[in-house]
Amino acid sequence: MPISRRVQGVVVLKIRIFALARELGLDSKVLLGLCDEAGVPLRNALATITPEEKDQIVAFIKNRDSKDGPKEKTPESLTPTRDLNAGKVRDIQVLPPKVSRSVEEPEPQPEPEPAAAETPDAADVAELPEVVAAETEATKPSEAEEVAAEAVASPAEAETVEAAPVAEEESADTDAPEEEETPEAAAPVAEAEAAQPEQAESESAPEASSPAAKRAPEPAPKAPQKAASPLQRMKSPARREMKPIASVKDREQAAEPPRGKEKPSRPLVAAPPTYQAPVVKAKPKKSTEKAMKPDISLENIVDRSSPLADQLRQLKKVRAEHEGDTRPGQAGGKRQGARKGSLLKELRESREKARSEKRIRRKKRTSHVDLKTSAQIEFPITVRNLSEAIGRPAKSIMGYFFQDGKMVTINDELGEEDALEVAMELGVDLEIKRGRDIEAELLASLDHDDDEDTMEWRPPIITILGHVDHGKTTLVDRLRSANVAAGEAGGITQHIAAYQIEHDEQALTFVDTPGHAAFGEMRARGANVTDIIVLVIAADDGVMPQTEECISHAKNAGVPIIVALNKMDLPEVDDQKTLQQLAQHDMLPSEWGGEYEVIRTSGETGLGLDELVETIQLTAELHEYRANPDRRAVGACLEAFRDEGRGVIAWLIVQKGTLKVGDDVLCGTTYGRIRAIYDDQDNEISEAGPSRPVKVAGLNEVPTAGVHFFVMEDIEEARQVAETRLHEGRAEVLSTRGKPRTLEDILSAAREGEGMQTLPLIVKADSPGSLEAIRGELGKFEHPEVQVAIIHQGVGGVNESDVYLASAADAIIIAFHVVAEDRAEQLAEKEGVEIRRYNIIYEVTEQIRLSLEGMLRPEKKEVTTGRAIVLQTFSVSRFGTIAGCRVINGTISRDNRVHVVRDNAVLNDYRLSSLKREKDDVKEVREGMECGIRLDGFNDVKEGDLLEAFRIDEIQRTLS
Ligand SMILES: Nc1nc2c(ncn2[C@@H]2O[C@H](COP(=O)(O)OP(=O)(O)OP(=O)(O)O)[C@@H](O)[C@H]2O)c(=O)[nH]1
Repeated sequence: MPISRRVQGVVVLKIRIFALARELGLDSKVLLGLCDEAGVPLRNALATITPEEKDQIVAFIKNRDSKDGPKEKTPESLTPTRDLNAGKVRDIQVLPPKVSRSVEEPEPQPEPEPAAAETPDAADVAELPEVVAAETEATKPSEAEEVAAEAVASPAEAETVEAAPVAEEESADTDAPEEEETPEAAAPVAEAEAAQPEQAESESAPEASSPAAKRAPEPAPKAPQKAASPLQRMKSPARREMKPIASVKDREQAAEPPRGKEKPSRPLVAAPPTYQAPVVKAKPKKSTEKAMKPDISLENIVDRSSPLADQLRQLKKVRAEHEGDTRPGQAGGKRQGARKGSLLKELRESREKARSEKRIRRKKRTSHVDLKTSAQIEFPITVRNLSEAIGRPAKSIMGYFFQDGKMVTINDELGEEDALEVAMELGVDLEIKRGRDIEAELLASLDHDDDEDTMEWRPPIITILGHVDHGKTTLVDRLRSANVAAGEAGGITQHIAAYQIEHDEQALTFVDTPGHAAFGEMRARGANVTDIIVLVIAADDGVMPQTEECISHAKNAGVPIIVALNKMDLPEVDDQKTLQQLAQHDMLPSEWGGEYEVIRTSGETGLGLDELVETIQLTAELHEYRANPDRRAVGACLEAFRDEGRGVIAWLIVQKGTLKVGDDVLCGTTYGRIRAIYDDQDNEISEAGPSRPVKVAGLNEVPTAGVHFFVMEDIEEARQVAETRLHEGRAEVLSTRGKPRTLEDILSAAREGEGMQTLPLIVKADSPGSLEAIRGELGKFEHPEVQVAIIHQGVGGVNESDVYLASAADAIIIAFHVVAEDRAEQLAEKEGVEIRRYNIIYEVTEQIRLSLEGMLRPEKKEVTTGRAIVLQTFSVSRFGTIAGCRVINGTISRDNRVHVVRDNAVLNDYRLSSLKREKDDVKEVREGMECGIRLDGFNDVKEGDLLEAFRIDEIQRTLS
């Protein structure tokens, strides 16, 4: 770097030796030596010299070289390209390893060969003094080797040999005469190549063989063709690049050693390589034809209302939007980019939202949830319904039953008890809500007592019972001043009939039955419409078998009985004999001190009828028969038939309320809207109050005699109930609901009952003696809690009356040495009445004894099964306190109860809510094992408490 010094107002540039050495291509030390020889002694390479001194040194070197002989160089060759005296010394140019292509190349190629790009800069090469290169090669073979090694190591650079001749040839053409004047310049190079064959392909030889190029007077105008860009220069390593100027042919020729001082011919320059553009495979043009689409798309196939169709529509919409934004064009491209970004954003947001929802769901699943402790459920109860109602998994319910050896599926129906039990096991207090039970409501309407304020007097309903032809119908005819009996076929009553009479401005309702069986039938069906029974006994016949049955029915009905001792107009009747017979049947006449009024009557003459009516009225007054007329009517169907002109006619008797035309009526399994109402005289009336017998028209079918009728909310409700009954094959639920029929039913009911329990029996035997023997044996059973009640006994087979009576009285029938009539047997099966047949009295008494013992409530006794000590307690918020125990003796079962013993005092006893081993529910834990026990209703269990498990055994008692 030149520095300046001001001398006498003139700026004198100082030149440093190392800069001059670099400029001359000499080593600084060599130059120092030369400086000494030239008379300019210097200390070191940092020393400076003046331009004059420089000129002196350069002149010395020139003269010295001239003296050396053929290697003398022209002063021009040592002259810097710029005037050093101008005060500015140019740095030695450092060639970049790679040079950009000339702008004058024929055609810019898309991807030029790397070798072409490595073409050395001709201008830089031209600026290099040839002598410097020669000196360098001659004095520093090691550097030449190094450069050669780099050339070999870098094939790309080596290939510059082929590219360089382009500039060389041009230079050679221009400067050919000068080139011939300096042929010796190639000799050292040739020698160097001969000495080091491996460097033959390096740049050194060609560079040395092209001095003309470097001495070109005006190389600059041509240099730009190969000029490297400033950037490339900056990136270039500070390394001297030797310019290749020989082609392969030159090198081949140069391989032959030069001979003597032959005039060198014009340097052979290889023809420039013909650039061959790389074959670029033509990219297949995109077909402009649209792809074939199927004629039928998924959208056309799927159901438009299906979820899949919705998905497809949304997908189509998104695609349409996307395609709309991806149309060609800059604006479209921007829109596409924006839309793409928007879609990505939406996608990210939707994914984040989905993840968030998933987290929330997971959190909900895993977070603590307060389980239900109470729940309600309606019938039908299935495992699934129960699971949903109590908020417990269905598998827990199924698991509970599985432990009991019962396999249930999720759709299986559970009984009420099972549902309550499993719910309790799972810690839920289950309440079973029953849907509207219309039948129960109807039953309640029959039994319901209306408010006293609404109650009004009503006529008594009197039922006439008695043996056939004892004059019942004649009696009623006489009372109502009609002659019904004359109109009956054969004089025998075929149907129940009801009439109302007026006596002393008071109405009386009489029900005439074709026999006591019909009465029993009505009672068996629950239609207990009778207030007072008039037992008609013909004085000339006295008490007959059917009379006895009527007495049993009458007594069992529990209503007042008035005896009409009829046909007293007949001569030679013995009324005392009849009174005595009555007394024998536990019907002691009032005139004998008993409670039964016996009125002597004659249907033929009217004897005693007033007294009979007065007695009935007096009895009615004593019992105060009342009813609420202002309510929907209920009552009983006494009889029904199909009338040719009026259709279905039902003979009804109103018990409560008022029946009106237009009412919607349910009667057994029939229903209908009341079209017309007729009184007992067949007069059409609009309504009928309590105790009034009427005939009605309007029912859809002929109802069964003896069933109840109800006025319903509407015809639809009546229809539904009627059809339900018909579907379930029952005439009327009310008559049989909850009534025990078999002996087991009776015994079970008796065990659950309170106070004295009675076993009702009907005994039919082959003879009065047998009856007496059986009665005597059964009378021996005496116990403060149970007793036998023979509600009817008789000689002969079991008949329908017996079955009806047994049905009405919840009794069983003992048939001793007799059988049941066919119709009775069928009826018994239909009514569910049990008929037990015996041939030995001992068997009868033994059976009755066992039955009575079965009615006794069993004795209950606690039996201790095991004990467990509480080792530790755990409090769980959901369940309460769990006692960690060890069974110290016996076993503890899941169905045990336990006494909690603390400090030798029994606190109380509790059932087990759960019994677990580890985490598993178990049915039993044996001695020495540890378990977890949770007590139902007791959370105050403490460490050290003793849990004494026990079961309750029931011990059957005996009459003795
Ligand atoms: N002498 C006399 N005969 C009577 C009397 N009452 C009824 N009779 C006659 O007894 C017969 C039977 O009379 P009903 O009134 O049909 O007798 P019932 O009990 O109704 O007969 P069923 O309808 O078959 O149960 C008829 O021939 C009557 O004339 C009476 O008080 N005195």
